[in-house]
Amino acid sequence: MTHRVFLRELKLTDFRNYARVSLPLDSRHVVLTGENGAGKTNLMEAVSFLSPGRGLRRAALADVARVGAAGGFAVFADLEGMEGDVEIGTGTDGGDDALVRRLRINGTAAKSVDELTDHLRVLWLTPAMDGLFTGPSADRRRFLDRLVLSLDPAHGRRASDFERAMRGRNRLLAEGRFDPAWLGGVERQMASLGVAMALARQEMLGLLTALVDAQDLSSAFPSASLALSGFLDDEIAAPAIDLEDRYAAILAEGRYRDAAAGRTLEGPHRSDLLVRHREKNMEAERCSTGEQKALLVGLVLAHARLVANMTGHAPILLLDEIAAHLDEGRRAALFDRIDALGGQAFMTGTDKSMFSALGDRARFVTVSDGHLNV
Ligand SMILES: Nc1ncnc2c1ncn2[C@@H]1O[C@H](COP(=O)(O)OP(=O)(O)OP(=O)(O)O)[C@@H](O)[C@H]1O
Repeated sequence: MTHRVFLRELKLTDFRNYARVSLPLDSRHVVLTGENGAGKTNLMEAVSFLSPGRGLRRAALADVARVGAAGGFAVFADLEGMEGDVEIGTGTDGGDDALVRRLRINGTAAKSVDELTDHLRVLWLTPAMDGLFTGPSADRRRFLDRLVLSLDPAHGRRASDFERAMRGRNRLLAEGRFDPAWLGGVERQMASLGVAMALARQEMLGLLTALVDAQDLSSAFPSASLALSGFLDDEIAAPAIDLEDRYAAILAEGRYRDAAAGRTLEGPHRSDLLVRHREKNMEAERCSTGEQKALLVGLVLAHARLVANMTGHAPILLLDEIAAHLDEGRRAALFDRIDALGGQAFMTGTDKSMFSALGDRARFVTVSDGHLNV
């Protein structure tokens, strides 16, 4: 590990319920406390905009600008990044450009939001993810894809290209255009992209599993066994070219069935992430609420460790309402684990005493109605 990546200053303009605030920081963790609706999650969301994508709320950009503000919003951060000092500014302009996210790195317009990953990685865990194991498989796919994306920025492009090709195939089938040459071409494209997606997901699970294997299993956070199901399950270890042929054949055989269903029934868009509580040998969805939370925290921490190992720098962690479901022992264990990671973590809660075990390892900030009290 070369040096700690941390935010030195964060400035927000017309971001959610903040008109204009500036938060000076140092390399310590940051604990944000305040009443419900004060703006704690909003501040974390602002930090999440220092990574590619739609941030931790997956919000539409138009919803982010402060209600009543004339223009767009801005998030500005001065940080000790992976390549040293860097200034990042992102946000939207008002009017017709309210839906375009702008990004400047050291004052120069960036070509792509992916450039952010040269400077920092941001990972988060929010209460919206609490139902991950019991909710729809689409949420687990998105979760897994986000893990993949954090180490392999090309994964996003693969997934969107696959979606586009699949929509093309669905359209051809809906219009009854069973021209084998045309359909075959689209299906070949889907096969190559779809198999690449499945292999990237599989690789991420392999890396995480190796990490979990190497960890202390007596830790406060249970280890998970992870598996993918629903797409090329038994065949996935075969060479990629064979998998592509197999998937292309599945698609060709399924044309009439898929035309009747109105969608493509087999593919990486149908796979699911299966999570089991290792020690209990039980499906995560059958575990208690607290156990599920602990499993999820364990997964996010393992992922953070993986990112730290692969990039040489610990990611910035955003842990929203993290203390809520954890008992005192687990909270203390969590603080020790994030310390051991060696990065900066932002944590929120309504009750400051939940974080007292952090002592002077953290900077405590009180949030009240869009104002910050450091
Ligand atoms: N675009 C916006 N403009 C102005 N205010 C907004 C905007 N979007 C959200 N808000 C306000 O921000 C507040 C919510 O802030 P936030 O979610 O950060 O609260 P919190 O401190 O995390 O609260 P809780 O403890 O309830 O989770 C709400 O009062 C909401 O109405």
